[in-house]
Amino acid sequence: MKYAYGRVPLYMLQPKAVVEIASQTLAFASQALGYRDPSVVTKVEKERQKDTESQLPIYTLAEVQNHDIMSDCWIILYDKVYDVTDFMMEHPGGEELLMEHAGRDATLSFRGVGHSAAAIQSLTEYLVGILPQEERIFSGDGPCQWATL
Ligand code: HEM
Repeated sequence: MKYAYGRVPLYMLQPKAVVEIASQTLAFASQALGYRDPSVVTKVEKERQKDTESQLPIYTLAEVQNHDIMSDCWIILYDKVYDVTDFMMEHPGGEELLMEHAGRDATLSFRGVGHSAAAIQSLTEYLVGILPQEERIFSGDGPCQWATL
């Protein structure tokens, strides 16, 4: 970010310059806090490809990685993408465990804990998408099948 008025005291600036500084600061802060312009998201979402079989929106591993903070947390389980942001504080295993896997694949940990059938069923509430075919490892022809886990 460029501070054009960096060395000039605030009281000496024209109101226009003060407004410019304020808007620069606001833009920087919102970027740092991970705010994304909803109109941009909507446009991208409209163009997003859907999986032909499940009709779920396709998200790549790289895209899921962007959702790795408490207020925007996605995890991957069995090649599907889950937005667990709203579930974070309700998770019986604690929010730290979900945050440890934020933006990443949590399948082995999820399975290792031995979640109940009810927990597995509740996943559908948080489902937002699926990995592209070439990044899937559990479904289809991927190297890991349920039976080998
Ligand atoms: C969307 C994903 C998840 C959902 C919906 C979920 C749901 C649940 C539910 C309902 C329970 C209560 C016990 C049961 O019914 O099995 C539970 C417990 C637990 N979960 Fe998860 N979980 C998720 C992800 C994870 C992940 C990624 C981990 C990582 C290790 C994890 C670790 C645990 C642990 C350790 C417990 C046991 C807590 C205890 O009994 O004290 N969970 N989870």
